[in-house]
Amino acid sequence: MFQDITTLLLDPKAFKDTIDLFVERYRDQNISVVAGVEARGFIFGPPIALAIGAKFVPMRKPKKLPGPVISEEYSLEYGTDKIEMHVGVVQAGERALIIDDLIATGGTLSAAIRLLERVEVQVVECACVIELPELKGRERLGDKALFVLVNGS
Ligand SMILES: O=P(O)(O)OC[C@H]1O[C@H](OP(=O)(O)OP(=O)(O)O)[C@H](O)[C@@H]1O
Ligand SMILES: Nc1ncnc2[nH]cnc12
Repeated sequence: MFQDITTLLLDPKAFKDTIDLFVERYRDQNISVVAGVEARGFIFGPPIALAIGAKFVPMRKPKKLPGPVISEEYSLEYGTDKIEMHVGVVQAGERALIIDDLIATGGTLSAAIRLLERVEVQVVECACVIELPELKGRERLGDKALFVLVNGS
């Protein structure tokens, strides 16, 4: 079944409660970067970043960002895709949270981890609203922890 977070956004209390759960978890962890994965990581990431006093860094699909980028490829069920991040927006040694709406196979989040680690940013954790555990996506995240709110099985 396709898991859709847009209904959550129609309920301001549920949406706020969702953001607050992430904010409570990450507010005192010295995180200076919230990296959001296009497209739906752009919905959850900015309010979390503002609340914890971190910058928001978009991780975009290819050829969307205007400046110089670094990119990482990841595998899909059929073929591959890429995500990109602007060069110079994060510094070595910064601590980052990666946020997306959903983890399925884990390919997208694993590419996001690689992008940040290539520039020596420490990925504290990945966070999603929904996990599809039967796809075992968290096994592709190596030693990185994954925090999720909902089992989407
Ligand atoms: O764990 P994975 O198997 O990598 O899948 C998860 C990703 O797939 C969906 O995005 P999608 O690729 O459909 O892109 P979109 O949000 O731009 O439509 C979802 O929002 C995650 O970003
Ligand atoms: N929103 C979604 N629901 C179910 N499977 C997915 N795989 C990637 N995105 C998905």
